[in-house]
Amino acid sequence: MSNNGVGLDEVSADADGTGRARADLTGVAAEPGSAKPDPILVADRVRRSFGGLTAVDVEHLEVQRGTVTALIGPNGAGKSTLFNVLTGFDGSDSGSWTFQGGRINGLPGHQVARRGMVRTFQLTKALTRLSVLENMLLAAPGQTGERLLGSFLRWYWSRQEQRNQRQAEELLERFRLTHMRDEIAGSLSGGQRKLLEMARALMVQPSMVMLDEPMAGVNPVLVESLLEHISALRDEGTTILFVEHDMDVIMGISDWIIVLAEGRVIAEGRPDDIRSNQTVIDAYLGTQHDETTRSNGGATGNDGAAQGTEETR
Ligand SMILES: Nc1ncnc2c1ncn2[C@@H]1O[C@H](COP(=O)(O)OP(=O)(O)OP(=O)(O)O)[C@@H](O)[C@H]1O
Repeated sequence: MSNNGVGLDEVSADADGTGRARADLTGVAAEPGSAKPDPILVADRVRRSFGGLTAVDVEHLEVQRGTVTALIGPNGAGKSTLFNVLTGFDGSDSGSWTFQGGRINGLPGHQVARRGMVRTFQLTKALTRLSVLENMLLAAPGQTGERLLGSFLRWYWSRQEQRNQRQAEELLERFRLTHMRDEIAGSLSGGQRKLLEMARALMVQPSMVMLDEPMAGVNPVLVESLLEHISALRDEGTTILFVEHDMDVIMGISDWIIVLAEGRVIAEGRPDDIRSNQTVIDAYLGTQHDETTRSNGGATGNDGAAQGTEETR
């Protein structure tokens, strides 16, 4: 792991007076691949291609523990592919990555989750037919009870089931979904589904949660609620890495932003660094330019550029 001179002493332990270490990114260089004082996730030379297209080509990436870190970039930049690869839901051509110091490349998704790095998923059709509570219980760790034999193990399993049930109820309470507990998940609104997806991920008590477009299709009231949940999780010590397109959300909640374009990390920094980063503006403008060119049948207008600039604000 590289280090650009930022020491652990710059992580302000107990910054909020709660005894929890809160990451202070002061002094971390706003540049691609920059070293963090206490990275929870470190990735090196991660490549994933589809035929002749290189979707991800990340040289070095570190995510600081205890932060809300956004992974942003124009359409097709490789954000979802990188998420899938790092969480073990897609293979890579090459690369290695560690989570909390342990190598996790090559591990399947459920083993990555067991180590404390979980991602949210959109509810599948099958899950939408189950109740909200059943969805929570299915996401619980150690779903092996049926296979266990012997009275001690059966006793142990039933204790575990009670714990899971209690935890599910607590999380539903926290996400204000208790009143929907016995409804089928398919009857939830778009925003409530996002809350349930987040609550399900928390059933394994992860150290890091990865959210893929958590605000997509969510009404403004629930966006506020989701943002509060994300901040609260971070304040409790959970690391959040999220992909999002809404710039107001990104700039408002992120401690750190990593920008991908054409599979590579082209910039990193605090929201203020990214807002004014010419490489980032150019990357968004480039996409806008391509789209404008396509829709105009080749003619490029100034509007596209103006919109592109707007998008980066
Ligand atoms: N399974 C696949 N087969 C072929 N190409 C793929 C596959 N998955 C992704 N790609 C391509 O890889 C590139 C990166 O896609 P990816 O979905 O990771 O980008 P993204 O940044 O998440 O985009 P968006 O913001 O639009 O969701 C795109 O060119 C996409 O078309």
